[in-house]
Formats: sequence, C-alpha cells, structure tokens
Amino acid sequence: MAEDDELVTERFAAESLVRTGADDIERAAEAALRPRRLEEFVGQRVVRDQLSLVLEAARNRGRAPDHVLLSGPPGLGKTTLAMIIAAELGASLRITSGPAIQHAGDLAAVLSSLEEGEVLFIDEIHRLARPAEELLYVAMEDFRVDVVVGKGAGASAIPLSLPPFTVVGATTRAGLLPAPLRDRFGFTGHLDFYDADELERVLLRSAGLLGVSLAGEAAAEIASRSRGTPRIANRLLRRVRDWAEVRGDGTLSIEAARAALAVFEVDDRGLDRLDRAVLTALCTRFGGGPVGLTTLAVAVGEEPETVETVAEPFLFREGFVGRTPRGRIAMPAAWAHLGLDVPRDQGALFG
Ligand SMILES: Nc1ncnc2c1ncn2[C@@H]1O[C@H](COP(=O)(O)OP(=O)(O)OP(=O)(O)O)[C@@H](O)[C@H]1O
Repeated sequence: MAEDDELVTERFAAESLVRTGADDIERAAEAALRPRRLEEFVGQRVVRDQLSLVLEAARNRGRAPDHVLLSGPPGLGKTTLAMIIAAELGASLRITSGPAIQHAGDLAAVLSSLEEGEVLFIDEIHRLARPAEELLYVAMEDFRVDVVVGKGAGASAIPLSLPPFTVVGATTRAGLLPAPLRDRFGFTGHLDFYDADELERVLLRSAGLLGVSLAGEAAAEIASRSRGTPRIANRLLRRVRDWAEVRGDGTLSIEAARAALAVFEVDDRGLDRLDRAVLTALCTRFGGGPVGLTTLAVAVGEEPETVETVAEPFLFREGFVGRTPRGRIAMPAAWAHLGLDVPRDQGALFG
C-alpha cells in the first residue's frame, strides 16, 4: 500500500471511531467525497494560499508547523482541511472533539500518546471544558503536560515533555475561545460561504467520484440551493441521484434536480425545514421580533446552538434575519419569502 493510502486509511479509521450515531451512513458517504490534497480543495483561495505557504515552510524546515485554527459555519470544509494538513505533511492524524473530552485527564492521555509530528484535530474546540483548555494551551506552548499523581493534599504534578506536534482546532464560534487559547494558534483561517460557481465545481467533482453524469444545468440548480455549503451540495446531489435512480431514468438532469429538491423540501432559495421554521416562528409567532435566541429556539424545537450555528449564519447573510440589541428581527425578505406583508409597526425596525 502506498504511504498516502495508508495515511488515508488510518485517518478514515480514526474518523469512524469517533463518529457514531444515526447519521453514520451520511458521514461515510461524505468521507468518500472529501478532497485529499490542497490542490483538490475547491474555493477558499485566501485560506488555501496561506495554508499552502505555512505547510511548505514547515516541510522545508523539517519541523511541525504552527498550530492552526479553522473557523466558520458547519460544512464548509474544516475537517477536510485538517485531514489535508496531515496528508500534506505526510503525518498521521488524531481526531477528537471538545465535547468528547470530559476531563482534563482525557486530554492528557491523548496528548501524552502523540508521536513526533502528528496532527491532533480538535473539532468544536470552543466546547472544551475549562481545565482541559488550560492543559491544552500549556501543551501547545511548551510541549509539556503536567500529569497529576495522587489525590487531595498529597497530589503532585509530574511534568511530562511532549514531542513537537500540531494542533488543528476547528470552531463554528471563534468568539467563544478564550484569548489565551486563541493566541496559541500561529495561523487562523476563516472559511466563508462558497459562491455558486465554486459549489458547481464541488458538485461536478463529486459526481465524477460517484460515477454519475451530472448535467451542467442540474449542477447550477443544486449549487444555487445549497446555502453556500459544500456539505449541503453533496447531500443534495445524493438525493437527486436517489430520485433519478428510483423515479427517473437514472440521469441527473435539471428536471430530476428540481423534482428531487421539491420532494426533500428545499425551496428555491435553498432554505430547508429548519430555516423556514425559524422564519415562520419569527414572523408569525413573534410578529417579526425582536426575539431572543433561546425563545426562538424553543419555538422551533431545537437547541439554541443549532439555530445559531446552523440556520442563522445563512439567514443573516441572505438578509432574511437581522440582529438588534434586543434580539432577532425578521427582515423584509423574510416576510416576502413566506408570502406575507410586512406589518406596519415593523418598518421602523429596519432602519
Ligand atoms: N473546498 C471543498 N472542496 C470540495 N469538497 C468540499 C470542500 N469543503 C468541504 N467539502 C465537502 O463537504 C463535506 C463537509 O466538509 P467538512 O466535514 O470538512 O466540513 P466541516 O466544516 O468540518 O463541518 P463541521 O464543522 O460540521 O464538522 C465533505 O464531505 C467534503 O467532501
């Protein structure tokens, strides 16, 4: 097996270990479509160029690169980039996440088992518990972890030095990272939503990997309804393929794309059930707002974090929802999208 293939196998094995649950099949389908090298990674030109420089410099020096923080909404490629970083360095990747680390001791165990040059990917790093965070930034700065032996008054800390390694942290909420942790990252890349052309390229690449032929018009249609997000684009592509195979003639035509997207309730602006639930609650239940995040989340039956990180970034960006000091408000585009008139008393809020 070529070295690259070994690394990839190792990474996917690691990934399948940390991710369990009902969406395993979707995760596996997603993993198969991941770009494996920086040159295959579509869009995000600025971050890609910067990373390419950081990685090449590290390779030339024969040293582990600075720690990397990747921020941005879900599904834009943070995990993919972490895997690419390891592949580009010829290093193996260890994967964990903030919520998976319950105690500082769990993190100490991961850190003390790292080998020289390894890349440690910590997804949702903003959700690390405070003691784990403190342990992490000492490890990132001094390549040292203090192992506590014993309990209570007799406890003592034995410093254990670690080989050089690189942390790649991913977060949908960079603002929640405490400054001491944020400062330990030598490079921060912010991923932004993709434009329609970039998503078309993602889709055509994925169709090639899936061995299906995707009509150009169908790619454009799916891209325009993918909320600027490659994960959504790939997911919709798989649903269009399902439709084409079961109800159509197997070709991923524009007609198949439109029919499948109607079945899966993705509207012409790419809004899905959760997005529409948020807009409907905001406009009809709360009269257009302002309303606080928690109240809004309860109204749509979701966690505040899901509404905030999954639905809102796109709704803000597309001008459906606005933010005021007193809470979220429905913008004129939200009322129009739901086919409703803006109530007269709401007009003053938009200024
Ligand atoms: N730039 C890209 N080019 C091609 N495919 C991409 C790109 N970015 C992401 N993808 C695809 O989108 C899917 C989701 O990407 P990924 O899991 O890396 O997102 P993420 O930002 O880590 O999301 P989350 O924060 O939810 O874990 C992957 O299957 C990957 O194939």
